[in-house]
Amino acid sequence: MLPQSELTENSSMQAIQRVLVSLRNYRWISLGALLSLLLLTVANAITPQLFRWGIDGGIVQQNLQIVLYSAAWMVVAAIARGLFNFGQSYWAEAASQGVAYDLRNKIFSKIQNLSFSYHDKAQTSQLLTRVTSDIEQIRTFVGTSLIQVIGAVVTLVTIAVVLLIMNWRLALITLTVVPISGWLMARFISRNDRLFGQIQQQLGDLNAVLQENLVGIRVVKAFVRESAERSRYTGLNNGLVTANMRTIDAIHNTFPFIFLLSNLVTLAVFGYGGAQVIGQRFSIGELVAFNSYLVLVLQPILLIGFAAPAIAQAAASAQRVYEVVDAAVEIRDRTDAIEFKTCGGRITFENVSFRYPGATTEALKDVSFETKPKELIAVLGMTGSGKSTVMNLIPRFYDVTNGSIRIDGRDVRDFTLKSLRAHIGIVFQETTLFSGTLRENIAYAKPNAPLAEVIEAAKTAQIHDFIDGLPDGYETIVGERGIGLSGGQKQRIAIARTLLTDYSILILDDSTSAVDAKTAAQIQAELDNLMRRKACVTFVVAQRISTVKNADRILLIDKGRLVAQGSHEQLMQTSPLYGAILESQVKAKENK
Ligand SMILES: Nc1ncnc2c1ncn2[C@@H]1O[C@H](COP(=O)(O)OP(=O)(O)OP(=O)(O)O)[C@@H](O)[C@H]1O
Repeated sequence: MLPQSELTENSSMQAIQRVLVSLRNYRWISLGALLSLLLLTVANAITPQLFRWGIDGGIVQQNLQIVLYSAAWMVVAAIARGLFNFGQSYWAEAASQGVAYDLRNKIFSKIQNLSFSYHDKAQTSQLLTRVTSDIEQIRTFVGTSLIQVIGAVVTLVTIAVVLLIMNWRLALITLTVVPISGWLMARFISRNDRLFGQIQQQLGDLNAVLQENLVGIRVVKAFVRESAERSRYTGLNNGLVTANMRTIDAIHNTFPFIFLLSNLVTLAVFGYGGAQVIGQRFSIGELVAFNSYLVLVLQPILLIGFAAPAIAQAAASAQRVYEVVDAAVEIRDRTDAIEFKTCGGRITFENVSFRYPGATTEALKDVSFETKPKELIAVLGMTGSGKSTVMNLIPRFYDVTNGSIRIDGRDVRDFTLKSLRAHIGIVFQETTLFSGTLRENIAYAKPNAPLAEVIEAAKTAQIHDFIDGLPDGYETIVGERGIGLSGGQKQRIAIARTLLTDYSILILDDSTSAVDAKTAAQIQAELDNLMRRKACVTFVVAQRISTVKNADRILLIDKGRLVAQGSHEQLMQTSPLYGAILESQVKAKENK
């Protein structure tokens, strides 16, 4: 097995290679950048020769015409340099925007496709950091560092050849700086690769605290934890600064050596070259040109040096981005998956056991039952008994660990996920609304639904009167998490949102928990009629026995097992647990 550091280095190098391969989509733009770069290098390389010509052929020979000619050509070279420089950075920037655009889209659609189990484990803020900061690092690499490094290498090679032709001894002295700096640079990158990955991780952690605080600011204030939260954030912020300072230290440990080397080489060229001029083996114009080239040798080395941390950082970022892009989608269509078209109403759980990924105990154990067409099934049990888990398995948010779930005799894993989920209307326990109008929220799955349909759904969910009473009615804007609405109002909008879909199996997961008992009973009465008409089977998960009394059948779940099933009356007689739950609820009511 590879040691961890080698593994990281290897995969971050592979990740950066993948970024380079992705430039294929922008090959003409990239070629434009490369061509501009080559022409820029040529214009750079010619300029010192013009100086040499102007000095040796013009100044030394006292020929004003040549001085003027060389000056004119220098102007042309300067204009060309400006143009090619602009072209190079413009095209490189354009390619980098393209790469970032593609990556953002790729990671976003991957996040959409990843299974519940991935999102259970992934920290939202870490994902956010990958989509924003990490992709920005990659973009900067493509737009700036990459072209700098290619430009530097091309310049180095070109200038090295020119120098060797001009004076090979002096050239060899000058070029010693290249391998030494190269070695220093490589050492710098390999030593600090992990540090850059760590910085991005720390940035993610910092964002996690920020995000938690933004979402939970009310809790923070209610528990007077502002200063504790502040010090938690400051602690992580300090950690980030310290890690960043460590990279700056690393840069400072490497770069002074390179500067020292470059100064020594300048001295050597001055001394040795000067002696050669005195000995008349080298003209003064050649020495001036040589000295100008020296800058062109040192500049690329320094550029590579400056680009190195950005490249190491981009490599770490690319690895983090591709980690998400490559994450396995656990729940996916089988190759021969079929469309789920109609529902006959027979849903079968056969010896279903389920363990959440990473959990040590089973959330469901050997659950078996079968529904009949048009049945209204209530699922009841103590908190944490596994009711939501039963519901999560029908739309395949998770796949069973053992046993099988069938709809009309067909395993749910045989259907395409899209068609299966499109036919299941589900109202979650926790309500999430999106930013936009109330109408847009209700018509979330059916954006083109006419207003009359939206109103009908809202009426069934007992929220129409409330919406109608608002100054902007259905066009009222709600915040990203529905700020400005009570928990019960949000739940009712979520119910309306589901009712508007083309569901044939309806799942209401504790969806009226925040609604008062009277309104819940009204919703239930309206729903009863609608459900019988539209749904082939309805599941209602509830804590309150009063809301499940009129169900055709009640499934009683306890510690992951289906312990009893039957009507309210049957269970009252046969199930001690049901009796106990009923008793506790009646008592609770009396105490009120
Ligand atoms: N994403 C998850 N990862 C790991 N374990 C989970 C996950 N979701 C639920 N569990 C565990 O599975 C068990 C059943 O949870 P479930 O949400 O199905 O209970 P529930 O009966 O719906 O509870 P409640 O009435 O409180 O909503 C619990 O012990 C819970 O801790």
